[in-house]
Amino acid sequence: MAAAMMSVRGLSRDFRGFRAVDRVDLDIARDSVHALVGPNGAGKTTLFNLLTGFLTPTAGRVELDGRDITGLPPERIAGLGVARSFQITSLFPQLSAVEQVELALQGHSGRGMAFWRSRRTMRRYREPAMRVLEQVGLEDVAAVPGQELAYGRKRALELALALALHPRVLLLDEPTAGMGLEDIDRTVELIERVRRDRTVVMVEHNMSVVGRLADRVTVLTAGRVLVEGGYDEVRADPRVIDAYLGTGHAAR
Ligand SMILES: Nc1ncnc2c1ncn2[C@@H]1O[C@H](COP(=O)(O)OP(=O)(O)OP(=O)(O)O)[C@@H](O)[C@H]1O
Repeated sequence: MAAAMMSVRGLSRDFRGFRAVDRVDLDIARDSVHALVGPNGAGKTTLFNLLTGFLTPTAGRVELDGRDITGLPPERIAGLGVARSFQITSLFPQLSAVEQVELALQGHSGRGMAFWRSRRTMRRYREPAMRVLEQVGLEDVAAVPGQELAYGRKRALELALALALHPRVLLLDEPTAGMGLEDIDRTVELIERVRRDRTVVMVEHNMSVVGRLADRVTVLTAGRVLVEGGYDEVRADPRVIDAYLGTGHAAR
């Protein structure tokens, strides 16, 4: 396998004696879409938080492009090119879509989120912000306040805010959660578009979305890697079927 963009060895995280992530080994290939799936409570979100520095591991190691990033704070990991989409449009609901992207760009430029910057300074970010909005198909609603956008478009704006950081690795937490079929299709197309020259890691419950997008799928159960492989291979694996049905045969 080509050198991994992110790799994880023996990664564990305990919460007061409860092991939520248990000695996980994982290689995320460069420029791939890698899906993390598994039943509720499997440890997917905890693993995401470990990859992005929002949690520190109890044991193990995380590497980004060969560099040890274990224990670095989230802003340092973000600065190294790992961006995560958050539901953050609600932070500044009254700001327009383009203003929100301008703020994200400004934050990334090292000037901090200085809201008092003059309009002239902010104008410098207008064009690049519009280009980011075009990437996610929101250019027609650039002037609309975030709070007035429809649900699917709010989620697209969240993606735009992550893309403004020009990440090498984009982490998406349930990108199609709560969406109807039309928005799901639009989101899948969007991820297809933004994945070019970029590594994408996503937690996703919708298996048809995983099948359409993922090059590689890791199935977690009870904090451990149960199976890893291509989508068809993983889907047909009896251990995965057992894990989802909860029959417990996988353990035997
Ligand atoms: N801060 C915490 N303190 C205590 N236990 C936690 C904490 N965060 C997660 N856990 C536990 O760790 C386990 C894994 O949780 P996690 O949220 O990572 O699972 P998940 O696979 O993302 O689940 P879901 O699909 O429901 O989001 C769960 O049993 C959860 O209760």
